[in-house]
Amino acid sequence: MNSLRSVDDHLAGILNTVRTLAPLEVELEQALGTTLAEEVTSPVALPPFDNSAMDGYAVRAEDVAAVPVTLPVIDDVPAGDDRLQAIGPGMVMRIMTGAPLPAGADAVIPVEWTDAGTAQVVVGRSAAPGHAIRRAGEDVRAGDVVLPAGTPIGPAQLGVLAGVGRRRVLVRPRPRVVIISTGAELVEPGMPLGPGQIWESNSYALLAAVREAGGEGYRAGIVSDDAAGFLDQLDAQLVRADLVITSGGVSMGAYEPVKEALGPLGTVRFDRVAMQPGMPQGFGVVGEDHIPLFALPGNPVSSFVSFMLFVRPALRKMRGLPAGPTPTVRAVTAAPLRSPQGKRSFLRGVLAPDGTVEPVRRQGSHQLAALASANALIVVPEDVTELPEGANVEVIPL
Ligand SMILES: Nc1nc2c(c(=O)[nH]1)N[C@H]1C(S)=C(S)[C@@H](COP(=O)(O)OP(=O)(O)OC[C@H]3O[C@@H](n4cnc5c(N)ncnc54)[C@H](O)[C@@H]3O)O[C@H]1N2
Ligand code: MOO
Repeated sequence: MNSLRSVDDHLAGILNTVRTLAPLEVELEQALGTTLAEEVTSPVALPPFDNSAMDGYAVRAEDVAAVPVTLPVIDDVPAGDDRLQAIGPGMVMRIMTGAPLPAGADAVIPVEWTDAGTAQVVVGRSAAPGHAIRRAGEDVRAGDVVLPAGTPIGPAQLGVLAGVGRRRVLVRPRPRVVIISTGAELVEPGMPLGPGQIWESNSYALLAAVREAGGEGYRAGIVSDDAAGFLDQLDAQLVRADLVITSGGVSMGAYEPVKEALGPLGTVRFDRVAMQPGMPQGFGVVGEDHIPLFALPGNPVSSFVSFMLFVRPALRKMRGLPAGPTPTVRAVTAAPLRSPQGKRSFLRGVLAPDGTVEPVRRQGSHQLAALASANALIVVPEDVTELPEGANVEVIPL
């Protein structure tokens, strides 16, 4: 019997091996979920010119100091107006939101404070200088950094990239992750089940987890319990993979295709990790490009928990984000817990808004429905075998 490797050692080995993906220039439409690999500055001030914050009338504040007052409307200034307009004393212009402020004006009177006149307007309320005016450079000055390198690009970041005029941007792309399920008993959902068969679920859960973790996932289908067939499929998939995840075929059975196929390569190491679930783990690199490969255990809860603990941090590193152990929050147990000696347990639990966490009743590594009813993993350290109700624990929110 070989000894157990610690969870921390296994993760450290992974993070030492996995490399951050090389930067790539992409169109803005492709940038969601990527990580910025350059510092983005604005070539111009934003707003680029003084403009109106409201639909109304551009005035000189001193002309509307005493109200009501009737003033001539000398022109309209729509948004996008490219004439360099100006008003003199005692005059106003009708102006729209976003339109350039005419020279000479120093305030905008919202249309609601007037009779909305077009040839002349009755202004019923005064405004201080600067009212309803958005000054040039108020958001960003020319040359300002709007996004530092390393920023994850979400909707707001995409907005500001477009807002400073960018079409293309240098990013760390979303890692492409190929998921291969192994097992002669597995059948595609939607197909009829024969004797001894179950529907294949790991690749669906893993694909979703990959997407949530910022990767692009591809299901490569099911490989039966055949090492040669597995290697063929792996070969065919490597061209489109930055990372490969397999599930199943890594424990002690007579048919363990992943272990059988990858063991002899010498670049993938198989360990028994001191955790529950997820004890049997394989990790290493494959192919000419040294693509990282995770050989996760087949039990559905085990593969899912293994993803959270090991694959997610690896994806963060590949994306150019700070990577380390999966973050936890503190909670208080709402029921007593048990955990095996010498293994770190990740019990499925329900974390409540009041900060308590209750383990779900079924904790087997095959009990997928119980996993689906949980929203957190309760972390029980290696040297703890029992915890009473009311104990402080760390949990990984799911
Ligand atoms: N003698 C021993 N037996 C087992 C040990 C051990 O140490 N000694 N470890 C157990 C633990 S812990 C785990 S976890 C599993 C890991 O086994 P494998 O990774 O080899 O996975 P399989 O045997 O292929 O499958 C295990 C289980 O999960 C089901 N499965 C597999 N793939 C899928 C899938 N894609 N979708 C849904 N369900 C799947 C499969 O039918 C099996 O029931 O080994 C224990 N045994
Ligand atoms: O370690 Mo296995 O992952 O418990 O079922």
